[in-house]
Formats: sequence, structure tokens, C-alpha cells
Amino acid sequence: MSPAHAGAPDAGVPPFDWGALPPAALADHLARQRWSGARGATITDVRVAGWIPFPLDAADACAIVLVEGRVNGAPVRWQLPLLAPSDAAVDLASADATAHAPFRDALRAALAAERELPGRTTDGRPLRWRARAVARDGALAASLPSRVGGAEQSNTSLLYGEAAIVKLFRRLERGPQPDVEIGRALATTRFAHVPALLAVVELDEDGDVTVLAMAQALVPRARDAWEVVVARARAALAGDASTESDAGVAEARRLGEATRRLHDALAAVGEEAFAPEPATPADVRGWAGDAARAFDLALDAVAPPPGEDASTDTARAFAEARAALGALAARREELRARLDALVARVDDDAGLRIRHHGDYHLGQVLRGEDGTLAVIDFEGEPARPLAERRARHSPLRDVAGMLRSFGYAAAAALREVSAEDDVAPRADAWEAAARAAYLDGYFHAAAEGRPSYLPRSRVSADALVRVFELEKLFYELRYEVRNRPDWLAIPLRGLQALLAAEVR
Ligand SMILES: Nc1ncnc2c1ncn2[C@@H]1O[C@H](COP(=O)(O)OP(=O)(O)O)[C@@H](O)[C@H]1O
Ligand SMILES: O=P(O)(O)O[C@H]1O[C@H](CO)[C@@H](O[C@H]2O[C@H](CO)[C@@H](O)[C@H](O)[C@H]2O)[C@H](O)[C@H]1O
Repeated sequence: MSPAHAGAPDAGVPPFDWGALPPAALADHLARQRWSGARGATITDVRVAGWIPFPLDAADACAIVLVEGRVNGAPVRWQLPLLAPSDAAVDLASADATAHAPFRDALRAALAAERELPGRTTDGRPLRWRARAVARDGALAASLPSRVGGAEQSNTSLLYGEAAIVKLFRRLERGPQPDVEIGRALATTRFAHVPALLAVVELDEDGDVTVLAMAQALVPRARDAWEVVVARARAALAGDASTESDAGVAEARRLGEATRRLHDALAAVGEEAFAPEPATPADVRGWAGDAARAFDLALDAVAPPPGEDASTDTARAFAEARAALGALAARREELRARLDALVARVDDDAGLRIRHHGDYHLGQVLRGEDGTLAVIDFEGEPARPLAERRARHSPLRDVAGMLRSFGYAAAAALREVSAEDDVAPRADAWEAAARAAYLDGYFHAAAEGRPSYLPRSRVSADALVRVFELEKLFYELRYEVRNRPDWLAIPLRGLQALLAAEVR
């Protein structure tokens, strides 16, 4: 690669030709990252689409590089903050600027100063990187020790002391980013369980705006509800029912109440993009269709990859999932009939479609040291297109997501105990108690009665939750195939339980 002119370099920093990064090295790097959403996939047509030179105090060339490619034929765009790779082999993993403290410092300073930086596309059109403050509370003003977030996540988060967290969105789509949109909107409501939005970074391409990053107030020393609830499930399995597990059920009820408050607030935001709309019988049929389609996608996802080595643990997990989904495929008509019966049960009593969280699970609720809850990550399911993630939907989809998460927590605790301990019935009992408490918290949180966004009858509400749980479960099977094949058994356990209840 020839170092060539690449925008306006800082004095003393050797210029670097970002446009000449080899597509093969980029494709290989992306296929290894969870944040690419294409881990293990073949990424084709990879190219550098543009870059914004990012000045650092240190003498390293750095840029926010925009990369385009196709995953299974669909176009995807990513942002890669990179330092100029020093080796001829172009090791992009070690060039990731987020791992480099001077980059993190420079990013914080740029956010605090609301900097604008010029860049250009590979074909010479201008780009603008623009930081904008949302709250001027000084959380980003001072230099603080920074680190890269350690959580398993879909993007990359940078933490600054105990003050702020900056999330760099990795897969980019033009238009409003729901995480920012909902964070801003909730700040106008009485809903207190959301960290303050501090700043936003946008990319301006001749008036087309893409959100690149957001800064939020950090909840210091937070534990997420996943950690807390799995600990409770573990205690329940150990037979310590009197203390920890009872507390787990109380925690589930509190989460139910917080979810209800979240939906109350989202339904009350006075903006066009948030205005509730009626959920029609056609919508309900569409949601059942989504669940059926999610099943087909899950079935495709567990197909053996070409040249699979059947002796590996991953191949065995795939084979197990294939067998379970294959058995269900043979009963496809039955599944369809069951979905139709659920649709009929709801009829015209589906409530309203409102903005909702969209990827709600225990990992999305933080618990501060004082026990305060904070809901994060309003981006929606990362694999869905932006338009779907911003669409209004039944809020019961979030309820179903959290119920699935209790199933995950029970299964995760179960995985830790020896197969000889016959504790599966205890895991089932704990999950049933947590589910019941969560639903009780959600439906009975308020003395003021049922809000108009919920179905009038609990029978309709429960039927909708069932449809969304099935859809989520099939989504999870696909998610685990791509990201954690050794966790495939978890949604499979949920599938068996749901089918025992639903398809007879
Ligand atoms: N405001 C916050 N305060 C403390 N930790 C946070 C905050 N926001 C996110 N985190 C941490 O960062 C992780 C990833 O955040 P999340 O928004 O879920 O990212 P992603 O969209 O990439 O999955 C969370 O699981 C949590 O551990
Ligand atoms: O990265 P995101 O948090 O936006 O969401 C994705 O990753 C989640 C896992 O980190 C995944 O959630 C699934 O696993 C959780 C336990 O790790 C469990 O609590 C959830 O119920 C289960 O769906 C989520 O589906 C995915 O979109």
C-alpha cells in the first residue's frame, strides 16, 4: 500500500491512503467481528467508500473509515475507526483505533468541543463528521481514564471514568437512529429509568444524515438485570428458595412495572413518529406471518454449511437444532393452525401500535448501586432494517422479549450444574414464577387500569404475547447460529416448552 495524500493530514503525521486498504483484509476482518453482524459470513464486493481523517495528539494517522460490502447479497455499510496499519500484512484487528487511548481521548474532546471534521468519499464527494451536544452537563468536558466496554454487544462502547459512555454504531443506515430518537423523546417524559443522552455524532453526506455515535451518562458500577436474575435463578436451582429466588421473583415484578412505565411514556410522547396507531386484525395476521417467516429463516440458518466437519461441538449443536426444527417443519400446518387460532383469539382487540424497545431483554436493563433501574439500547434488533426498527408495533412484543429472557436465565443457570443433578424441574418452576411475577408487574402496575395501547382483554394480550414469543424464539435460534452456537440449546429448550403448550 502506498502512503499517498488522503485529505488534510495533521502536521507531523505521515499521510495515509485509506482508500487503498485491501478489500480482502477488510472482508476478513469484518467476518471476524460480532459487530459486523456478518461473523463467519462471506462478505463480497467490499470497498472503502470514504473516510474522515481524525486528528490525534499522538503521531499516528487515524481515520473514521466507511466500508461497504454485501452480506448474503444485501448491501451493508460499516464504520471502522482505524489507525494506519503499520505492517504489510494489514492486520486490521490491531489497527482498530477504539483500542487506542489517544483515539478515545480525542473522540471525547471532539464531542465536548462539538467539532466538525471534513472527509471525502472515494469518488471525491465531501463528507462531514459532526459532533453535537444534547446536554451541557460537563460529563464529557474533562479528560478521564477511558476503556473499551467488555460486554458482548452489537456495536462498540467506550467508557470514560464513571461519567459517560460513547457507543459507536458499527453498521450504518441513513436516517434517525432509534437509540438517539427514543433517548431524546423519553427525556421529555416523566419516565426516569433512562440514562441522559449527552451528545450525538452525525455523518452528513450532502444533507443525508447518518448517526455514527451517541454519548450517554454512565450508570456507575452498574450490574445488568441479566447478571442479577441469573444469580437468582442459580440460587433457586441450588434449593435456596427462601432468600435469593424469592428476591428474584420480586425483581421480575419490578421489571414488569418498569416495562409498563416505559410503554406508558412511549405512548405519551407528543411527536409524529411516536403517535399511537390502531392495531388492526390485518396487523395481527401480519405478526403471525412474521412468526411463521422467522421459523423458515431459523430452519435455513441451521442448514449444514458447505464442507461442515460433523465431528465438532458446533456441528453437533447445529445437528440438534436441525433435528428439532426439522420435526417442527413436518408439523408446519399444525404450527400455522396454532398461529391462526391465536390470531382468532385476538380478533379486533389488539390495542394500539406504539414505538417500543424492540430488542428487550435482561441485558438491556441496568441496575445502579442504589437499585435504580435504567433501560438502554433502544436500537431494536440489530439485524433488522432501520424502517422496521422505527416502526410502531404492539408493545407486547417487548413483554415477550423479556419473558424469553427469563427462559434464557433459567437455562443459563441450568447449564452450570452437573447433568447428574436433576434440577431441571426447579429451573422450570423458577422460570414459571419469574414469568408470572413479571406479567403481574406489567399488567397490574398501575391503579389507573388498562391503558388504551393494550388489548381490552387479558386473553387477547396473552395470545399476542404467545405469537411474539414464538417469533423471538425463532429469531434467537438464528442469532445463536451466527453468534454463539454453543448456546443453541437454550432457545431449543424454550421451543420445546412453548410447543408442548401450543401445538398439540
Ligand atoms: N448508560 C450506561 N451506563 C453503564 N453501562 C452502560 C450504559 N449503556 C450501556 N452500558 C453497557 O454497555 C453494554 C452495551 O450497551 P448496548 O447499548 O446494549 O450496546 P449494543 O447496542 O452494542 O448491544 C451494556 O450491556 C452495558 O454493560
Ligand atoms: O446486542 P443486543 O443486546 O442488541 O441483542 C442481541 O444480543 C443479545 C445477547 O447478547 C440477544 O439476547 C439473547 O441472549 C440474552 C442472554 O445473553 C437473553 O437475555 C435474551 O433473552 C436473548 O434474546 C438478543 O436477542 C440479540 O438481538
